[in-house]
Amino acid sequence: MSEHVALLTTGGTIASSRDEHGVSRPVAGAGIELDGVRVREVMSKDSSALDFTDLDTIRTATADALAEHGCVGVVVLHGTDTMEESALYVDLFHDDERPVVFTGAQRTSDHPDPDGPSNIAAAVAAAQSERGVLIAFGGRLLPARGVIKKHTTELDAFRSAALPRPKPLQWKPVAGIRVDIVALYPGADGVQIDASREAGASGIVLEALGSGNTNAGVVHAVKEAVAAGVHVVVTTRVPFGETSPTYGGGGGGHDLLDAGAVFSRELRAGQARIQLAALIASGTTDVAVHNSFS
Ligand SMILES: NC(=O)C[C@H](N)C(=O)O
Repeated sequence: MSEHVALLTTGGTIASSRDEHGVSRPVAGAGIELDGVRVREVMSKDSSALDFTDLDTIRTATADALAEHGCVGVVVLHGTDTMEESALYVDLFHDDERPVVFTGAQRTSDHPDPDGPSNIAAAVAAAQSERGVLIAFGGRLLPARGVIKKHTTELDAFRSAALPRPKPLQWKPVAGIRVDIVALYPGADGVQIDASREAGASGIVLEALGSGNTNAGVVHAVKEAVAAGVHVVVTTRVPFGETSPTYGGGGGGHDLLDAGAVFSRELRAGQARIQLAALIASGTTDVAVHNSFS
């Protein structure tokens, strides 16, 4: 085939149908046949079951597709639950004029009024005309960096903080690296941070409160983790706005900074985890981690 869009299927609701009990499961192949589109099945998984090995597979498949003669752009069909992770993972290394466009669906392919077909049409059009790594979904075209799934069922499911892209990294696989997310709340202690460190995490992402705050016990655990060589990145459970290390008092963001944590600024926990894992895989220094998030 000469000029074409490569369409990679990975599973998700867009490639799922419901059984007699109404349970949705990905089925092999998405059954898509479109002129000028070359379809390749990469995997068939619900995106909430993807691991770092799968992310490496998806990234390699997009690079291979772009290397094919005549490929003008790539579409990745993907589950919505972790589309923000996979799209950012591809974006971190993307250094190509041609676009990679992720899309998916909120409704299964056998739904009487599915949203998959219109999302695919928008993604294929974007793959023929746009640049960068994007998410085409529910009538929006959003840059991958800064995107979050903001609604469990609405067809217009994503928003993006539209953040500037850092310089692309050299790809190194993240399979085998452990980066955990620890959610914080009033009364949280350091137990999960200690457990994560003991389980061999090279990085921990804190989903902190407000602009990036917690309490003195958590700060103490962070200090110990950093001293043991673990990279700690602070995000927030608040959906929009920047984190900032402005509060003191023993458990504030400023105390987390003093304990050696790095502030993610706009990236939320899911994407901050992916960026931290990619940086760790590339054998980065503390300073590079800091610069990459600031
Ligand atoms: N709408 C979806 O695609 C959700 C599905 N659980 C997935 O992420 O694979």
